[in-house]
Amino acid sequence: MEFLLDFGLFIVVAISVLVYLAWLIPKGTSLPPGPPNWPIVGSLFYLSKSLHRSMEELAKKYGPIMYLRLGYLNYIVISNAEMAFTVLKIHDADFAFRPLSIIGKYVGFEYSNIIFSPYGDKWRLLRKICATELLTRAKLKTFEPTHQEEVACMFATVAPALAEGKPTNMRTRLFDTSMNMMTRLLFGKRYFGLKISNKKNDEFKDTILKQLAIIGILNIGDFVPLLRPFDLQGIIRQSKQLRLKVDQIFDEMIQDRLKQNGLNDSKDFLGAMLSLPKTHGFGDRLGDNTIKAVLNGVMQAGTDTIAITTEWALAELLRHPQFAKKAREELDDVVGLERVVNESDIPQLKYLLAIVKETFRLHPPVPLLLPRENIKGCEVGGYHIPPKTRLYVNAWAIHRDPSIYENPLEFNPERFVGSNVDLKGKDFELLPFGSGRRVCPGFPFGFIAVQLELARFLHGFTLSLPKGENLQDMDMTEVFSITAPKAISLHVVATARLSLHLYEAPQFTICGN
Ligand code: HEM
Repeated sequence: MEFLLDFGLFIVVAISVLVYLAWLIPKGTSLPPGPPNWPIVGSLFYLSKSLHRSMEELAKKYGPIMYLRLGYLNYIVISNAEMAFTVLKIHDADFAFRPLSIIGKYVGFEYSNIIFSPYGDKWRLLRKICATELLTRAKLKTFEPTHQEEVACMFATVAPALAEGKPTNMRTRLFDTSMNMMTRLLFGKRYFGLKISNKKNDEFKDTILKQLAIIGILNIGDFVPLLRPFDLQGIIRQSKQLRLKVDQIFDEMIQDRLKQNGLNDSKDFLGAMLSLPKTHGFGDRLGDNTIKAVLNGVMQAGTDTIAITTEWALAELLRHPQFAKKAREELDDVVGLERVVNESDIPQLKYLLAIVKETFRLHPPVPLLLPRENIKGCEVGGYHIPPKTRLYVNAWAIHRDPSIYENPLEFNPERFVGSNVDLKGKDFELLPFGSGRRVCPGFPFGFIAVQLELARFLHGFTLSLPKGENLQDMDMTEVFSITAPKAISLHVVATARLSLHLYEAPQFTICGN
């Protein structure tokens, strides 16, 4: 009897949930086409872990603007350049919001992090701080020697393996280099590399990596709010733990800086933020939570994107030595063999530029850009888009569109030789940095970093695979977790092309070797 009562109650609750969800599904509107929509889960079963690939497949059937329902959330997915222009240019202001999320709440310091911040005054202020204190042309120019020093440090760490003919794990080297570049830009200090690695620094790196992993997970609690309290994937628990760690790491940095320098040191970004005048209604200075959120957000956004792209470029060039050969010829022509490549050489390296564009095309590090949201309903491409619809722009699919790119699955930098298509977000067939109001503000930094690292490697080394591995079997698949790194990290054996003294870091101690 008791069992029957429980069962009856279960049926009543289940029916109520279904009716509630059916009521939430927009009616009487012309939504874009999309896959079937099942009760509670919506179209969830049509998606795989490789969200970008499954959305690309679905778009082949349902078209360049596609509607998906996941739980109680509406999504549209854009999969060609024309529709990307429509949403990111014509409807830029409509879709300038970011959806609220658990990770944005906790590790985004209640959405104070630029990446997660809703469109509005706070976001405008955060972008302004970045534009005036972090990523100005003048600051990046001053940062040039530091940038070069870091790449030289990477060389110095590869050098011992080079002498012994041992394979080097490029993922680790590139990631540590990106981390150091970002930490030097933000805090004027390097944290990663041989001998300077310690438990605390490793925890810092681990915290950034864990945040990146968790940002990419589709949270069932976001789709079905009734399930949120159960935290089935442990996302709330992990986000809270990460927030504690992030708080601890950045609190310590802020306190150390305040003790050392007072508020007037503005050499690096932390110093600049601590010294910002009493404007913007933030009291004596910017609140600690805002500072921590900005620092954490820039670390999240700037670190693995650069490393992922350089790793993909090196992997493709190993598989296509004819393009590597051409790039080296250009480098030898422009730079010679008596010195290393510097940032000032980059504008002359046109073939290298074509390789970098082709890498961003075939392996966009953020394949779906970052999700956006509209607050008010709008019409896009003749369809009604309800308010609070989440937007994914599938750069991955756009970059592989056969109507734009011949043999789109082939890595072929020649397609960009002499091409004016750029990456700043005005050419909608190539969008690795996004476009519109929420375009990546780190573009100048990220773009030059990838070019410089790649140029140094091509110029400095001949690369081959470790013994026993062959190019035909090389795994070129990616894993998706907001960013899309190579699934298996690249290990290479490097052989020197230049005199050995050029592989020593200029100030050896700074590398912590
Ligand atoms: C290869 C390097 C990089 C790539 C491919 C990349 C890509 C992206 C993409 C696709 C977005 C989302 C744009 C959109 O929603 O339309 C983004 C946002 C962002 N990126 Fe980057 N990024 C890179 C490097 C950097 C660097 C070095 C920094 C900082 C120094 C940075 C800071 C940011 C920030 C703060 C946002 C959020 C902007 C906002 O929401 O207003 N990124 N990035």
